[in-house]
Amino acid sequence: MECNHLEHGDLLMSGALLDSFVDLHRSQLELSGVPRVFYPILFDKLQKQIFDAGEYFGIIEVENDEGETVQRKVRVTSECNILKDDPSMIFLIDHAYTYRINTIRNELEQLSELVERLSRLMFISSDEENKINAIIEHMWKFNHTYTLAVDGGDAEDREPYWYIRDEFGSAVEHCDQATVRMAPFLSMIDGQMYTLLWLIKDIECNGSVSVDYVCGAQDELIRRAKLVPWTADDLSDDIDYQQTEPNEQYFNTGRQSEKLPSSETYSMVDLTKLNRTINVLTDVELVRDNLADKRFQLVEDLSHADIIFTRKHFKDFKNLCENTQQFINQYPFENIINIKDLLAIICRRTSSSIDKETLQSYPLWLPTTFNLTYELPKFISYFQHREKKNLDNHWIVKPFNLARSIDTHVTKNLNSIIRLAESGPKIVCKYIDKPLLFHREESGLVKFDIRYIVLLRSLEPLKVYVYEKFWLRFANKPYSLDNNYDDYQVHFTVMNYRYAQNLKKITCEEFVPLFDEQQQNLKWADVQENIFSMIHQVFERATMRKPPCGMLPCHRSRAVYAVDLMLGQTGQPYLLEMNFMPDIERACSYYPTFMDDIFRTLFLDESNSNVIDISSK
Ligand SMILES: Nc1ncnc2c1ncn2[C@@H]1O[C@H](COP(=O)(O)OP(=O)(O)OP(=O)(O)O)[C@@H](O)[C@H]1O
Repeated sequence: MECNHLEHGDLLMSGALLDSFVDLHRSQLELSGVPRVFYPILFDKLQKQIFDAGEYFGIIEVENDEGETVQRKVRVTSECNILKDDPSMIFLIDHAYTYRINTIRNELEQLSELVERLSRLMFISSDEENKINAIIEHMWKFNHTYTLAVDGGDAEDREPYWYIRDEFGSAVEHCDQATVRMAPFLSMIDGQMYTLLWLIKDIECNGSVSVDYVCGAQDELIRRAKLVPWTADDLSDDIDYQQTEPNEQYFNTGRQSEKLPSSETYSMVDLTKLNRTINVLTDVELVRDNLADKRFQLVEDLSHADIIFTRKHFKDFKNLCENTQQFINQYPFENIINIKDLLAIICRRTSSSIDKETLQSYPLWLPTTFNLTYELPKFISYFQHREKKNLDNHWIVKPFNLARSIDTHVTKNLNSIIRLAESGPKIVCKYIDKPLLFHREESGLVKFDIRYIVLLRSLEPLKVYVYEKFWLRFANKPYSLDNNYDDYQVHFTVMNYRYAQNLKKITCEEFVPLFDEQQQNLKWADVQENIFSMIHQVFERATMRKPPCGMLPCHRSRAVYAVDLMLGQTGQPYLLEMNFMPDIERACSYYPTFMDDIFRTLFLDESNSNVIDISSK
């Protein structure tokens, strides 16, 4: 029998229309690797909304002994072989559901028909008590992700979308030697997302339609790790979870390198000996408005500046040190403390191994952290070892360098951790499952985090100070691990962007007596000592290796960082992150001398009662 696959391809469309379709979608088509031969039919099918996969393929259902469907597969049902060179062998697949991780529960609670559909699609048995929980657990075997590139707009717009293909698309099984490829596609014709499926091999009648679920992963071990959501493979015997420090190249990846002075012989400058007012050039409004000490004055011209205090990342330390007498509010290679994955690496220096018996990692103050791009097999092995020892396995998955808790998720589902890495580079940190809680009058015992402003005057010798006043951020709802992990107001303490109406504001002066009263076995003064010792250790470790693996002790650098931390039930501090150019608006409004205190400490080396020297902690 002769098969005519070109029946949609009357191809009478004007070449010009096709050209503009291809122009509009070129980057998507090329990035997904859709062969050109399919472009005309794809255009035709999108325009006419032709969903004709059913003419060539059929779904077969696999049942268990109880007659329940436990798997679906797709087979070729047309009477003749279908050929990869046939230009019509590209198909549109609809999406059953598109969502963001943090809104899925609320949405499903409103959409009972969708819950039923997804339950059938994911083989969730009819007697499963809470179908929404089951969907949220099982969806990691079915969902896929994309992020829309947005210019401007809110940072929250960068939160990725996840979607579940329709019954047909979801039934295509995995195979290392796949016969088709699939990719998401945003059609500009109607603004809709589709999945495209196209042949990469000829398939005979009854042949299997299969796709590589981890397409793009070449390395055998990485493939094995990424396939765990579907294979439930145990890596714990084969993969050593001990972490080793990556090489220099890792530290250089994805960063613009700074230009450094060629030797340390550039001139030292002492601003206290200038015998004139010190000129400050700044693009930071708060510095302009709050620097009141008359020994400093603002200037607009770079050539007149003694101090450059800028929000922008500064790169040319060579010129600064060799050709000027100026200071800058940044250190070369400070990205190693400001980017979350690098911070974890440098903090592990001197205490790199995980105890085999207890699985405790060191230093104690760093939540165990793995990079999900480079250390996925190690992480899976570690997770599985913890599981076997019945140790707590709650984790928090975070993007390396987005703030405001965007695309950050708390989970104990290994599959979700593995798959979350697909929506952008991420680390996974051990979730502090037993945090110290604060009694918030109107809500009960809530989680909180603490922010200290750290002033780094010099790395060699280490001269580091902490602003005596610190800042607190509280969760809105009482803490519980039985709660849904997607309840932001329970597990997160960053409330000034979302749910801000409940924001708890309390100064450190009010907090300390309340802390001592609430924590019978702890004293704030002792806890604070441990925090200072932790901060001190971070800087020690940050200079143990030379750039690009360490910060450079530049004499013309001074810096202000914000250290975010939490406390465990025992009072143990845990480092969360260190920010460059932190938001100091609250500091300036609560403490009018804040900006002067900072400038005096950093640039005049004056001791100051609002600033604590932790150089020798
Ligand atoms: N290991 C952890 N255990 C428990 N909770 C955590 C952990 N890490 C982060 N969190 C919670 O998530 C919040 C955000 O984490 P983190 O500060 O690392 O991310 P961010 O998005 O960079 O936030 P920020 O707005 O502070 O820049 C913390 O304030 C804390 O409430």
